[in-house]
Amino acid sequence: MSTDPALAAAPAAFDEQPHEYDAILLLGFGGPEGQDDVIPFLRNVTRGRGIPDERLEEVAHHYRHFGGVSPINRQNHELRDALAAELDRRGIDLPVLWGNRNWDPTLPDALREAEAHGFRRILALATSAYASYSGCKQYQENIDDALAETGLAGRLTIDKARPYFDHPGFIAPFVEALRGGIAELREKIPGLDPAQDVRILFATHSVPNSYTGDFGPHPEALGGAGAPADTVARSGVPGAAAGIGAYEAQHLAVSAAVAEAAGEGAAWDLVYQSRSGPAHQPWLEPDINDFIAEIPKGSAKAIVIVPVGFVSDHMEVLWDLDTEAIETAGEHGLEVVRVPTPGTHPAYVSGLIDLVLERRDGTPVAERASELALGPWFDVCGEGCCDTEERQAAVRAHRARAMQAADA
Ligand SMILES: CC1=C(CCC(=O)O)c2cc3nc(cc4[nH]c(cc5[nH]c(cc1n2)c(C)c5CCC(=O)O)c(CCC(=O)O)c4C)C(CCC(=O)O)=C3C
Ligand SMILES: [Fe+2]
Repeated sequence: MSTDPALAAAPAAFDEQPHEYDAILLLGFGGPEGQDDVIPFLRNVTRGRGIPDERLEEVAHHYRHFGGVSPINRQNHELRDALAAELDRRGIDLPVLWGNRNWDPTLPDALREAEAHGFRRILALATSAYASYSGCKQYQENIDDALAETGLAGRLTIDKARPYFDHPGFIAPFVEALRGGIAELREKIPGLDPAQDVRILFATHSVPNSYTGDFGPHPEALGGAGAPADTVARSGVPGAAAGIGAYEAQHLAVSAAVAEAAGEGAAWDLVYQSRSGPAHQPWLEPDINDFIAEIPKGSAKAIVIVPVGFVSDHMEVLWDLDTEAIETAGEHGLEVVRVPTPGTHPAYVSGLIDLVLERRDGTPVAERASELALGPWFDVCGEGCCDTEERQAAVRAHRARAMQAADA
C-alpha cells in the first residue's frame, strides 16, 4: 500500500455510513448550444493539452453539421426535471442542482448556488455509468477543482455516487431497447431468425488503454466490510483473468446480461467508437466501423447497435452511430437499427434515486441493488480502480495540489 500522505487521507472504497444530504448534484459533460460555442466548448474539453484551434475545427464538423448545437444540455435538463418529479413522487425533499464539466451551467456555478442556499453536503450523480478515467475519476477531479476554485473546500462536502453500470435501473432500459430493436428488424425482414441473421453490437466510447483501470482486487476494498474477496473470480467475465481493464470488464458484463435477456440467441460483440488522440497511442478496439466492414458477407442480414456506454442520445450517438456506423452498415448491405439509450426512462430515473438513498442511508454493500456479479462497484475511487499506474501518479499529484489549494 502507498504511504503517500495525499492518498492515505483518501477515504475508504465503500462508504456504508449514513449521511444527511442537502441536495443532489447532476454532474454532466456539457455541450455547445450554437455555432459560436463550438470552439470555446472544444477548448474546454481539451484544456491543458495545447491543441490549436485549427485542429479543434476538424473535430467541430459534427457539431457544425447540427447547427453547433449538441442535444446533451437539453437531455440533462430533462433528466434533472425527471429526477425532481421522481423525488416529489416518493416524498423526498431534496433539490437537484446541475453542473457540467465543459459548459454552462458549470460545476463551480452549481457549487456557488449550493453555498447560497447554505448546503453543506451534496451527493453527485454523474451521467456516466462506468469506471474509467473519463467517466469516473475525471469527474472526481472536476469536483476537487471546482471546490478549490470557489474556495468552498472544507465548507461543502461532495460525495459521488458509485459507477452504476450494474444497477437494474440502468440495465432494464437496454433490455427493453434491444427487444424493441429486434422487433423492428422482424418487421423489416420477414422470416428473420435472430440467432442466424442478426449481430448485436454493443457500442461504447473508446478510451486510451491507460484510462481503463486495473481490473483486479481493489486494494482498499480487500480490507473493507462486505468487500469481494476476489473481484476477478466474482466477475464471471471471459478475459477478466487475463488482465483487462475495469472499463472493458464492466461493459462486457452489461452486454452479456442484456444479450442474455433480450438477444434471442443472436451473436454479440462489444465494439468501440469515437476514438481520437494521436495515432501512435493505443486505444480500445475494435472500432465499430472496422468491425462492421469485417462481418463476413452473407453471414448476417442485420445488426442492432446498442449504445451501452451512454446514458443519453447525445452527439457521440447521433454522429458516430446514427451517421457514420449506419452508413457503414449500408455500404456492407446490412439492415441496421440503433436502439435508444436510457434517457429519462422511468427505471433509470428511479434507479438514480435509489443510488441516492443507498448513500444517504449507508446501505451495507451486500444489500445494494446490483444485477451483475461484478457489482456493486466502489463508492470512492482508490488506487487501481479507474487507473493504471501512470494515471495514479497524476491523480496523486492532482490530489496533493487540490489539498494545498484548499489549505491556502
Ligand atoms: C469514456 C468517455 C465518455 C463516456 C462517459 C461520459 O459521459 O463521461 C465520453 C462522453 C462524451 N464525450 C463527448 C464529447 C467529446 N469527447 C472528446 C474527447 C474524448 N472523450 C473521451 C472519453 C469519453 N467521452 C476521451 C478519452 C477523449 C479524448 C480526450 C480526453 O482524454 O479527454 C471530445 C474532444 C474531441 C475529440 O477528441 O474527438 C469531445 C467533443 C460528449 C458530449 C457529446 C455531446 O456534445 O452531445 C460526451 C457525453
Ligand atoms: Fe473509479
